[in-house]
Amino acid sequence: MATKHLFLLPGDGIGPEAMAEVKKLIAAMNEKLGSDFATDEGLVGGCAYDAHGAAISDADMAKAMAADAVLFGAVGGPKWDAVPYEVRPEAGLLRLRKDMELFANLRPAICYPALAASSSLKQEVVEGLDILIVRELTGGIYFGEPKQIIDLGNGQKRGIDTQVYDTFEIERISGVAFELARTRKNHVTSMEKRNVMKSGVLWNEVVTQTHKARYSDVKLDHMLADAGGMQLVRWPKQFDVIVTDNLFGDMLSDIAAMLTGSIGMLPSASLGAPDAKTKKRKALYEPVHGSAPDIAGKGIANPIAMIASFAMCLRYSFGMVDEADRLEGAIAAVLDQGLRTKDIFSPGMTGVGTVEMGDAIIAKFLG
Ligand SMILES: NC(=O)C1=CN([C@@H]2O[C@H](COP(=O)(O)OP(=O)(O)OC[C@H]3O[C@@H](n4cnc5c(N)ncnc54)[C@H](O)[C@@H]3O)[C@@H](O)[C@H]2O)C=CC1
Ligand SMILES: CC(C)CC(=O)C(=O)O
Ligand SMILES: [Mg+2]
Repeated sequence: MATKHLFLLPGDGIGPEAMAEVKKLIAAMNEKLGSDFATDEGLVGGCAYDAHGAAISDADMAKAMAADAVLFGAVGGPKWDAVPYEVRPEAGLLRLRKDMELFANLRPAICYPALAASSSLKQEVVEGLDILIVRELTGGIYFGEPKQIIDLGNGQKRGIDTQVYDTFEIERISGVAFELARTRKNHVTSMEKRNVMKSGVLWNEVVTQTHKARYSDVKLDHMLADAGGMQLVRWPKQFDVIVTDNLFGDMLSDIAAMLTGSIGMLPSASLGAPDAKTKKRKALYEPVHGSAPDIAGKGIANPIAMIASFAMCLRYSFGMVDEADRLEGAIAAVLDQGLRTKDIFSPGMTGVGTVEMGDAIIAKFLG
């Protein structure tokens, strides 16, 4: 069995607290299940800026490129509010996504049965929810040029970001969405704003063509992204797979987080294209949440998004489907037992901290 090389980037705020639970899990899998994970660890975000003056060093970037998979915690925080824009903590994550060409960001929003009553939405709206947001991750307004603030010389400034999408980018992300839909309920909803954006017109055209050419067996709907946000909170169970651009995907997945009870529940996988020879994909797994400065250091962060991101790593990078299923099952079982971190707590449940939640999931997973 070949050693599986994981590169860990815990980052800032609650990132290291959540990652500590995954580190325990990896050690337990090596010790108790005979898994062969080798881990190395680097700095990203504000902590990397403090150490090297950059949001990720070239050496750590090279390690991320060489690893079988990267596990990422979270970056950012008020401590770095004043650092230059180019080296702000978030730039480290954006560089990882761009340089590793991780164009496909899979963000599943699943409402565990035990949490159906904890959502801010009515129980019947979220009960049994299982949707997947497929977000384009290396294009759009996050990366388009020009991106600048210019001085207009009349006491005014102009801030510019540019939304850019080429045909191949829309084609490949919609292909991922259609392929995944075939393994689920066979239904894709594409979201853009073709009523006001040229890139939205192209997005709609290319998704339609890709569907017609290769995926006509999959049901396809189109929805304007603002209406999509509304429908996500009105009746989210109408969706199966949502495919959308970088910015809309970022916002819609934060909205979807609340359908599951908390943003502390949402994992994600960021995948590249399969290598032509080895068929291996570059991959990074990270929770959808940020560094949560308001609760960092208190031991109360929910580690489930990070642990579930590792389950996605087992599934997508290593084909360890059985282990991934069992880990997700362990999360559900611990929630069924009534264990709750503060973000998902409700009366009558057992309040626990980050470490207790991690320990309980690991114990359940190991059986
Ligand atoms: N992937 C990443 O590293 C991301 C980083 N950020 C950065 O994180 C920093 C904070 O951003 P915010 O907008 O506050 O978003 P956030 O996701 O960090 O926090 C939003 C709210 O959710 C809560 N929360 C988040 N994760 C939680 C968890 N695991 N358990 C319990 N509660 C949790 C926080 O306490 C906060 O009240 C910023 O610097 C931002 O740029 C934001 C999003 C993603
Ligand atoms: C670069 C990140 C901080 C942007 C974000 O919020 C996300 O990707 O979820
Ligand atoms: Mg976000």
